[in-house]
Amino acid sequence: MVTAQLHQLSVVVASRNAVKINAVAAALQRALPGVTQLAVSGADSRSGVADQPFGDAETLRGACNRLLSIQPQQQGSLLVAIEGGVGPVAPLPQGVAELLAWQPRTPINDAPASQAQQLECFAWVVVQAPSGATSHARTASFTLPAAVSQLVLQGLELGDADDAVFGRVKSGHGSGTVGKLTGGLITRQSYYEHAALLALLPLCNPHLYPGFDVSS
Ligand SMILES: O=P(O)(O)OP(=O)(O)OP(=O)(O)OC[C@H]1O[C@@H](n2cnc3c(O)ncnc32)[C@H](O)[C@@H]1O
Repeated sequence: MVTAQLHQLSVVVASRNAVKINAVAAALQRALPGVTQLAVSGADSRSGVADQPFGDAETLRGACNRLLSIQPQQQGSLLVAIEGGVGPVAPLPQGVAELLAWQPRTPINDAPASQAQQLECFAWVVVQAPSGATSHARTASFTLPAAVSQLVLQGLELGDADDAVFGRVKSGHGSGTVGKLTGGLITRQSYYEHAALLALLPLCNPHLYPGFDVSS
């Protein structure tokens, strides 16, 4: 990776959630170690989508809307938005599914057939350079436990479903669902950090991604 000759960088994250702000700051510190004056702050933003986005399209739109909502006040800064989402677990291809005896429609407790699906968790990260050039990347995804999926399908946000199932408070501001399930090996912050770093790749390789040179 070739890093830009950057020493000073102002970054605004479209959220007040410390998990998101810290994930972006950690990704920048690793991706651009030459930046000695790094200012990362959070800003109020509006996603313009449901509090719990469902599917890639709505989740990515939420991240883009958050970024657009802070854009007018933050000229000259690098902008980053993260939106957490859930969606149906991708079905295995025909043929393979039978070989693995996979049961895609295993009902979650007594959920109606239309809701008999397992959900996965993921997030989208969108970055915009001061020039206006944008980049986006998705986190990895993981299957939610059936008990959590069921509550989300009933209308709860993932954070609230997680709190109810695991007996926690504001888990979305702590280690998150991924932190609980991995026993702290991957926290919500480190989970977002990887995707943030991937979304920042154009900034680290501006000679390969026109429009991302923020060193001048
Ligand atoms: O302050 P903002 O930026 O809105 O932060 P948020 O955590 O509410 O942000 P999202 O809109 O990105 O997340 C949508 C919902 O999913 C929840 N969520 C997403 N990932 C989570 C995780 O790993 N653990 C717990 N809750 C999570 C989150 O708490 C929200 O209820």
